[in-house]
Amino acid sequence: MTTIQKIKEIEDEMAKTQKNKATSYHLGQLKAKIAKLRRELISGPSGGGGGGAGIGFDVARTGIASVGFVGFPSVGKSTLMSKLTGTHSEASEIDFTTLTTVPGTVKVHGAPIQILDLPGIIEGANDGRGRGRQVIAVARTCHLIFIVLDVLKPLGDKKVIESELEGFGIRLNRRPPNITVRKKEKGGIAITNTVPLTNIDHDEIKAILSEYKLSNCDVAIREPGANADDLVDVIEGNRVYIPALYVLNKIDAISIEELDLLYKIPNSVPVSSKEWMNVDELIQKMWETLNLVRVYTKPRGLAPDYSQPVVLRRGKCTVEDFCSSIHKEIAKQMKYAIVWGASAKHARGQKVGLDHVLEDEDVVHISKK
Ligand SMILES: Nc1nc2c(ncn2[C@@H]2O[C@H](COP(=O)(O)OP(=O)(O)OP(=O)(O)O)[C@@H](O)[C@H]2O)c(=O)[nH]1
Ligand SMILES: [K+]
Ligand SMILES: [Mg+2]
Repeated sequence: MTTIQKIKEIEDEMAKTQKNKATSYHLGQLKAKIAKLRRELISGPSGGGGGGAGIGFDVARTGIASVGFVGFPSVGKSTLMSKLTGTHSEASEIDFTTLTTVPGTVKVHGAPIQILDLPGIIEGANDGRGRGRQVIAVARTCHLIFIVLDVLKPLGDKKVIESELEGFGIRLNRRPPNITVRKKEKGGIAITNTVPLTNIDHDEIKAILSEYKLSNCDVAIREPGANADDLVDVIEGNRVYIPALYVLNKIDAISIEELDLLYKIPNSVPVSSKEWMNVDELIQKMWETLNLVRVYTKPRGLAPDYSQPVVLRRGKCTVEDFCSSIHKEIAKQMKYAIVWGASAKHARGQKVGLDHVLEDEDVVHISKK
């Protein structure tokens, strides 16, 4: 039996099993078994080793962040990418027009952002159908995923794409669950929770731990509504948490009334790539979701240079990161920095060191030794 068939068999068994007190141990075991099989798929020969992308599909990363386009064939990914970036990516009414990753760049508020147009995927993509696994492996390495949907059939497609990405260890618009599993030498299993356990019980937790041969460990659950999948995610550990925007394309083909309904999909932006409708809102949402930090340099005795921000990513935006992104020697030469803006304590500027965390639109002067 292939891995896919094994997964299918367990999924069928789970679908037949009613969830209740008597079955929760068994269901926990099955969940963990599926996760272990899926791991084989992710790290398998054409899966590209979890983080990396399939051969021929990854491209050199440029810019401060990359955005990957994922969607069914012919939803308009290449049309959108070409118009956004000015880089030509072949578009046509024929499915699977795009055969590999096509990179382009769009500059937003002075920040170069890499856009990756990808081949279309279909149901079963992460099981190796078509080039799906290579496509999803590239998506795994992006800072933001655009799930591009055709407005004429958005909901069904949305579900399929989400489950393909989920199956490959990608978690969309979520943060890692607040659960810790600490292994120890002896003492058996101790479960503590700071929130009520509404979607998982002790039997299920024990079944999952046993499936992973974790017989001595402390489990602490602090995530409201945590379930078996969350626990499995924490134990597996190779999950990636990526924001996603749902791009509802081809709105030129529907009525205003139909459009009103579509706005109810969270994190969605309706656009027409072909007619360039509402693409500005998409760019703005992209910018907000990427959550980048622009820092302006102020040379001694001169006004800040607002034309060329140094762009950093949230979580990697200390004064030291700022220095390194200009030149690797600068941090060593720095005596102190003066910061103006949201991260500074006072309006007249604050003297700070290398570990100071900067905010969007701060102004920084580096004083050298
Ligand atoms: N009406 C309408 N048609 C569009 C729009 N965007 C793209 N199309 C058309 O949809 C078809 C598919 O566009 P592509 O850009 O090739 O789609 P794709 O998602 O890149 O397709 P694959 O690379 O094959 O996966 C083309 O005929 C486009 O002209 C749009 O906003 N409105
Ligand atoms: K196409
Ligand atoms: Mg295309």
